[in-house]
Amino acid sequence: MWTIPLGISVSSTPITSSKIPPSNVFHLKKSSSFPSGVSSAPIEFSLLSSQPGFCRASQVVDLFPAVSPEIMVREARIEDCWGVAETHCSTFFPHYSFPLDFMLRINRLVGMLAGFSIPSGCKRTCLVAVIGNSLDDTFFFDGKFSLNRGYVAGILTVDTVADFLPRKGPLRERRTGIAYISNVAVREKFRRRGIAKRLIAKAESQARSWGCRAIALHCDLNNPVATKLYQGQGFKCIKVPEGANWPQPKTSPDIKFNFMMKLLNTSTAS
Ligand SMILES: CC(=O)SCCNC(=O)CCNC(=O)[C@H](O)C(C)(C)COP(=O)(O)OP(=O)(O)OC[C@H]1O[C@@H](n2cnc3c(N)ncnc32)[C@H](O)[C@@H]1OP(=O)(O)O
Repeated sequence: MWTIPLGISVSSTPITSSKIPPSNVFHLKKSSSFPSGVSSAPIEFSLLSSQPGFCRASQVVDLFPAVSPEIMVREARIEDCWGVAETHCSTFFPHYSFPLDFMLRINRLVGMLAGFSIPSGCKRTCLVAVIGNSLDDTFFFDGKFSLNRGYVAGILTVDTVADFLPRKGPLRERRTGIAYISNVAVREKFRRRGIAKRLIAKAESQARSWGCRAIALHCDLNNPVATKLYQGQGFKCIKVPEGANWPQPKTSPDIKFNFMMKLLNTSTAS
């Protein structure tokens, strides 16, 4: 049986990529690993914080940059936890049945709420594609929580932790300037609507805002759909040098990965 490691931390680190004043934001962070086929990476949630009163309209607009009238891609918030767990489990563990599927979701949920610290100076965020979450559907309470009636249809994690990138130098330092994508999943009934493309585009702009010059990922060699998706978005397969011991996502040993990378055009940073 697979186990999913969980961890907890609540930090007051401000969201640097958001236009919300840092004092208005705090983070819940978590870490987890995929049991098979997909790379492991933690998820981070941001939550509107304790400033009294309702959000100003300009803050709301910054928080919810509409990608289309129906589908919005944004950073995950606390109220998205269940939707993220559900999307993750229904995508990567579709054959689990009750009670295992339910326990797995609870496990993921607890993991997300728990959080997990990331190395100092690193960034990580979970992006969600939400359907039916227009401003009309979102109610704010005291500027802290929103009642989000949107439906999480897709997820993606992007970070600068570089756990799965080759270390550099004799001191084996973490690589900087390269963002890493993982945990990409779109619910089955919402596939082929461009959701994954939008999540990737948002991850790229997030990476640029972190000052990254490239973005990388591992993709299962036997996942032609995902490979086509990434190639279509400009990712190239990188040949790992013969004999090199590059880190790989911690999954089943049978799974072979393509390491894929894309250079980011930093002049279009947003
Ligand atoms: C780094 C990682 O996380 S790797 C793990 C990737 N995740 C998975 O494999 C989980 C299971 N699969 C999924 O969740 C989805 O099928 C995803 C994430 C791979 C694709 O999500 P979607 O939202 O359906 O992709 P989207 O609609 O944006 O399609 C983008 C491109 O991917 C390719 N693609 C997507 N689905 C298919 C398909 N069924 N057959 C062939 N090509 C496909 C196409 O090139 C498509 O571009 P096009 O529509 O212009 O032809």
